[in-house]
Amino acid sequence: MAVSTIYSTQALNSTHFLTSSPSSSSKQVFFYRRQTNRRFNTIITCAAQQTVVIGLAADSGCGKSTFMRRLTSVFGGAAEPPKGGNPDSNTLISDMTTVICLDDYHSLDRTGRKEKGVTALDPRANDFDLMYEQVKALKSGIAVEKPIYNHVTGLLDAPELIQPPKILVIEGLHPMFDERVRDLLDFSIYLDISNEVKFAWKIQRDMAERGHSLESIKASIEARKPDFDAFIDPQKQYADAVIEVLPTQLIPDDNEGKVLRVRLIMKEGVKYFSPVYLFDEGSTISWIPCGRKLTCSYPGIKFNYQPDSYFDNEASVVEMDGQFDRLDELIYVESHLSNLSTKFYGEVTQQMLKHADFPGSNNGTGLFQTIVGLKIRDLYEQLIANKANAPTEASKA
Ligand SMILES: Nc1ncnc2c1ncn2[C@@H]1O[C@H](COP(=O)(O)OP(=O)(O)OP(=O)(O)O)[C@@H](O)[C@H]1O
Ligand SMILES: O=C(CO)[C@H](O)[C@H](O)COP(=O)(O)O
Repeated sequence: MAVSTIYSTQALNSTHFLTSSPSSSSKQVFFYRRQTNRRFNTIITCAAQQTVVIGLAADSGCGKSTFMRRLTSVFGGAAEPPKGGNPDSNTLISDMTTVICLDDYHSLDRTGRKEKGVTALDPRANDFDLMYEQVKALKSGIAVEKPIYNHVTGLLDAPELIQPPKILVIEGLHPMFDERVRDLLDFSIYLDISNEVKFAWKIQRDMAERGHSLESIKASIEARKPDFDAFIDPQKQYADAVIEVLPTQLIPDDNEGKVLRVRLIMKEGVKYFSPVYLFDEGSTISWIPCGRKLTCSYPGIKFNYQPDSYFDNEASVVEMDGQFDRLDELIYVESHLSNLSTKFYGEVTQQMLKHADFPGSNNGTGLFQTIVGLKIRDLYEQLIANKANAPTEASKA
């Protein structure tokens, strides 16, 4: 192909350059990796639309996929991998949402990481320039050919075409790591799972479902920890909402990790997002709902709500410790929470009942993931309405 104009944009740097083909009527644009000169992805201009971009950060095995299933369900329709594409694609597409996994921006495959002695959490194993270019393109209504990291083979597969959706969710290890990508996010969430709980979940999944030994699970957690602390955990300071998962305080010295204390930390002052509250906005409330209207077996359920600060930002925190015995009774709790952005009375309970088999449905992880899903729907609707009402350049003149 004859390479024509080399565009110089601020976004382009030494690792990539962008060209366009003059012969092409469809205005195709290509990204190349400078080191290899390999055409990496094609961008095709298409109908202008604004995509709302949501970032979800967490370590591996911390409930991102479960959260995504709850979120896409709030928007209706099931999320499926791209039809007829790579069976090992990490992408999930529904009518309204496309979820892309940022593992697809690993620049080093499994062997490459081993040779260089870096983990997948290390920024050197990831291509943030390409991540930025592609999220920016999708946000402005341009389709991209995104690489695929194959978790089965550990190799980088041929790219897949991603059309700009109404809502793009970028989930993975680093959605808020790179300032340029962070600035593209309309809303960001961090799943902050404490080490004790992460360990319990890993054992449950990797031992029971994947046949790994206890020693190998411990070793893998230890090996990732320095890079997790250096590159993943600090991203929580940028999140608009954090779901923090801790061991219960209702059972003294609990080390089973089955009963959880979950905190929903919501930053104040985020555009189109007003935090949920319990009883009375801005007060400090401690509430034990167990009794005539909510069945609770040992160790019971306790809610807390209070204004707080989080990394120098004002925040509101709703906390739930314990677990529900009967999900249908959740309506009692729902009726005491305000600013839920539901479309009808009982919508939170309905969503929770619909996915009663998902991990965390009987505790604060499921409840708060569902609530954040509803808040994202509300944020999307406000953003779109605001855009529709905004005066056009012509009408302003
Ligand atoms: N809320 C929860 N309560 C209990 N266990 C959970 C919860 N969320 C996740 N888990 C456990 O953690 C495992 C991983 O969950 P999930 O697949 O949603 O995480 P992930 O972050 O997408 O993982 P990965 O990045 O490794 O694919 C589940 O199989 C389950 O065992
Ligand atoms: O932290 C991770 C994100 O999910 C994975 O460990 C990383 O993507 C590497 O994957 P694999 O272990 O399949 O090579």
